[in-house]
Amino acid sequence: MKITVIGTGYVGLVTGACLAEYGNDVVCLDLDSKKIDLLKAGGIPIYEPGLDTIVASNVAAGRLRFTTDVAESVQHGTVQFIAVGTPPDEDGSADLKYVLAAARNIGRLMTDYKVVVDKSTVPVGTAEKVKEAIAEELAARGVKLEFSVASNPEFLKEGAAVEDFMRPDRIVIGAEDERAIHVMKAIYHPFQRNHDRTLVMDIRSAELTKYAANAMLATRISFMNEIANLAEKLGADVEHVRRGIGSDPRIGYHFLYPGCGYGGSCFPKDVQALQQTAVENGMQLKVLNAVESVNEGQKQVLLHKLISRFGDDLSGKRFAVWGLAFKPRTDDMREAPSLVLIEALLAHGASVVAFDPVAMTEARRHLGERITYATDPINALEGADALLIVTEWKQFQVPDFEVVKAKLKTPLILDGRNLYEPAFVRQHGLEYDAIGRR
Ligand SMILES: NC(=O)C1=CN([C@@H]2O[C@H](COP(=O)(O)OP(=O)(O)OC[C@H]3O[C@@H](n4cnc5c(N)ncnc54)[C@H](O)[C@@H]3O)[C@@H](O)[C@H]2O)C=CC1
Ligand SMILES: O=C(O)[C@H]1O[C@H](OP(=O)(O)OP(=O)(O)OC[C@H]2O[C@@H](n3ccc(=O)[nH]c3=O)[C@H](O)[C@@H]2O)[C@H](O)[C@@H](O)[C@@H]1O
Repeated sequence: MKITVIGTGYVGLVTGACLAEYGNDVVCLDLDSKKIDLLKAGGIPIYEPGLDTIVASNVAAGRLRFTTDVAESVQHGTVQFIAVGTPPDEDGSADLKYVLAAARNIGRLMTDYKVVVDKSTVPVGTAEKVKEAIAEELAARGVKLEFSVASNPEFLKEGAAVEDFMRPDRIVIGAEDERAIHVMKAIYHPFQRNHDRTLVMDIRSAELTKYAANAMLATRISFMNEIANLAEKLGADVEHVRRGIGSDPRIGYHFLYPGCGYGGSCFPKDVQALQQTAVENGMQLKVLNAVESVNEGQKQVLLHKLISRFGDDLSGKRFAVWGLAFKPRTDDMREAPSLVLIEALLAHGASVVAFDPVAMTEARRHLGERITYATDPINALEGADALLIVTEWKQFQVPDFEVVKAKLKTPLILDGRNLYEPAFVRQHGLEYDAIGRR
């Protein structure tokens, strides 16, 4: 099938490459010419495991192309996936300017039937706005052409994006006409040979499903963070509690890890956007208000631990930070808890030496040279007053604690991701404090 994907970010590039992998003829459009130049030259603008290989092989096979030419991209695909950003507006609602600009381009330049698919995370009612935008452009041209609009929210996780796209738990299709449903089912058929995982529903329900899924996951995390903080006060160990409740299949083990707050380009913005949708409809989502405020507090947990250990004035202190990205296996720094922690440390007069296996270039865009970037995790520890762990990269999971102790000035580890067994770390003569652990 001829497919156009609009936007070559985390979602668009993965979508384009994975659809090409199953034999579709895919053109990816982006207005950012630097990104497209890099892609054309064989580079990948983001770090995402497995993406380089799948992009390269499909480009080589002639099934995947990149362009900045809007006319070419509109012409190409019978199906036009919109996968552009939907960043938060000032009031927290999703800013639809990129989605609607993409829709207008389609209306302005299409010459035959199109299925226009919203893959971006968009508030309920957006498909109607997309439809209007295209219809207006067609009317302005004085042409009558048929088109369908469908919602197909994406549930992939960064760091596992290719895997998630290739083996989806479910494929949500919001569509209200048979032609669009037929096309969407045909596209996703190869991704679910063993079980039909397609959920066809009305468009508004599909749009809401995406926000409800992210809000539910964020709720589990904030809930566990509060339980962890309580466990700490009570002398209980949240790791036992996590296993104790996760073993109930009604609860399950996923997304029950307490930490130093959730980040990323989606949970923070999507929780806020859903709250704003509720407000616009005369409601308050009280649970989500709490989810957000718990998360804001949680990003300060490591700082509070440091202050209770060293006092409010951290000037002259130097702290090592392991992990900058908002989660492992990505270089994405959007809403990373590390940024909140590091800004606070700097504001309290401390200096910071950080290490991240892939996110240091991205981190520099946010923090510049206000911190030092170490060449490896052990170097970061030299003369530091504590090691702070913010992202659970695999390579941090079994350090040589004797070396860690020898390098640190103060033998203290504050672990924002609960990586270690406390007794084991303490055996090495290190002080160890984590989130809700004994
Ligand atoms: N990042 C993630 O893990 C996930 C993101 N989403 C949602 O998918 C959407 C995209 O997210 P990301 O891929 O992270 O965004 P991104 O910010 O990485 O990429 C968006 C791309 O769209 C391009 N763009 C903007 N307007 C355009 C236009 N009119 N024509 C062509 N290109 C245009 C930008 O230059 C940029 O390269 C958002 O709504 C997000 O909430 C959904 C699931 C997962
Ligand atoms: O809409 C989106 O963009 C995506 O948002 C999340 O994916 P992502 O943000 O890539 O990463 P997650 O693995 O969900 O982690 C988000 C944050 O929660 C934190 N987290 C996650 C799980 C957990 O148990 N505890 C916890 O603190 C992570 O450290 C990270 O900061 C969802 O998991 C995806 O299903 C969704 O498609």
